[in-house]
Formats: sequence, C-alpha cells, structure tokens
Amino acid sequence: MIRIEQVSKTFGQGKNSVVALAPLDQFIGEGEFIAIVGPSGCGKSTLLRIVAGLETATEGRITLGTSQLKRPVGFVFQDAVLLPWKTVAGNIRFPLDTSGVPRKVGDRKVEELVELVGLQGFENALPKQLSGGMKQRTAIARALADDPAILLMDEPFSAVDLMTREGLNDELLRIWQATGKTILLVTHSVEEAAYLGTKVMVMSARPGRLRKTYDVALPSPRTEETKTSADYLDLVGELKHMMRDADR
Ligand SMILES: Nc1ncnc2c1ncn2[C@@H]1O[C@H](COP(=O)(O)OP(=O)(O)OP(=O)(O)O)[C@@H](O)[C@H]1O
Repeated sequence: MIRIEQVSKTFGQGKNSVVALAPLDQFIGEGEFIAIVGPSGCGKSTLLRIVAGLETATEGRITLGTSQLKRPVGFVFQDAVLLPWKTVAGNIRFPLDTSGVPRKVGDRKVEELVELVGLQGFENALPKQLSGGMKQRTAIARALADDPAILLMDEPFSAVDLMTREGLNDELLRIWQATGKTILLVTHSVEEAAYLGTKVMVMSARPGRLRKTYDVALPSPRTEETKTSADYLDLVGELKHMMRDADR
C-alpha cells in the first residue's frame, strides 16, 4: 500500500518559486491500478517522482507498506531509455547485474520476464531493431526485474500509435493481473485511464491539486466490450467534464 499524506512540492524559493503540488492525500491499496489524469503541468510527474524517491516532498509524507528494505519501485518513462549497445535480454538484466544477482538466477529471471512481456525470439535484438511498442515492453520487463512491489509509469504509451497503444494496454492489464503489482500510471487519455484503472485520480493545474478520485466499478477483465458499455462511456464523459473544469 501507499499512503500519501499532505504531500506538497514547491520548486525554487521566493518570487521565482513554483508550487507544483498543493497538499495532497491519497491511500492506495495493495494491488490497485491507479490512473492519474490532469492538464499539462498539474504535477502528475512530480507526484510519481516523489513516490519513487527521485524527488523529495516539500511537506507531508509518503509511507510505502512493504517489508523490502530498498525503495520497492520500478519506473517506466515515456521514452524507453534502453541502453543502445545492449540487447533486449541485456537491458532487462541490467538492474540484476548491478545488484549482484548470480548469473544463473539472472538468466532464469530474464527468461521469465521476456515471456511475461511477450518478447520471445527477440532476446538478442538490439533496441534499434525494435518497434516503439517492443521497446516499451522491454522497459516494462526491466522495471520488473528487481521484483518491485510498485510499478510507476509516466505516460508510457504516448509515443506509440493508437493500435499499438490499445494492444499494450491489454498486455499491461494481463501483466498486472499476473504479477499483482500496485501500478500508478500517468496518462493524458481519459479513455485509457478509465479502461485501465481501479481508481482514477483527476488533478487540476495552478497549483497542482487533486480534484477527485473516482472508483472504477467496471467489471474485470476489461475487454473490447468494456469500451462500448454504458458504464465505461459514462465514466469517460464524466472524466472529460471534470478535466475541462480542472483546466480552468
Ligand atoms: N525541477 C523543476 N524545477 C522547477 N520547476 C519544475 C521542476 N519540475 C517540474 N516543475 C514545474 O512543476 C509543475 C508540475 O510539473 P510536472 O512535470 O509534474 O507536471 P505534469 O502534470 O507531469 O505535466 P505534463 O502533463 O506536461 O507532463 C510545472 O509547472 C513544472 O514547470
């Protein structure tokens, strides 16, 4: 679980300071899939970076309920940022090598992850030989290599075409169900948020604050039929309305 209590962030000081996040509270249960939407600059990435420990909150605190000693998060960015000279397998095993996992254990883990993200047959391909979607699958596998309890994803599919993106959404739901990870995903698409999330957090800009958290009551597993159901379309409509409001 993740408990976010009165977390705020101000960059800089004095008259040049920017309030990126006004105090924000949110409880996230184990295994939930949280989608975060909001206008550009409302602090979505900042929130994710604070949860990851890449940024410190100005005030408030974040409690990660886990027995793991190191911060148990994996991060997937908009760009896959793969090491260009390493193969798919080499990129996935990079975090394992740096944390000193024995070769054989690492080999098994890489094999498992390649299968999980559906990249069998491409283990020895270099990033330049991969499509955008395949690069993101590799990045997801790499983020899962350390077996983090929490997967943080910052607009992971915004650089791929719509068809690929829809396929990756279904893959991600399958991976989430197979691994039981807690996922926080930032997206600009309310359709994607409603399709993926168990909850959707809607944020507003200037300063970034949480407008509302929606519980998504759509049945699981989500399928193509979900996208034509009245409940889904109602939720998308409501999220769009809230987003328009949030942008003012
Ligand atoms: N390192 C920084 N120094 C100063 N200001 C920053 C820094 N990082 C972010 N900001 C500011 O904080 C605010 C929130 O930024 P953030 O990137 O979290 O928003 P976002 O909702 O993720 O935006 P987008 O949807 O465009 O990616 C913005 O006004 C941004 O300019």
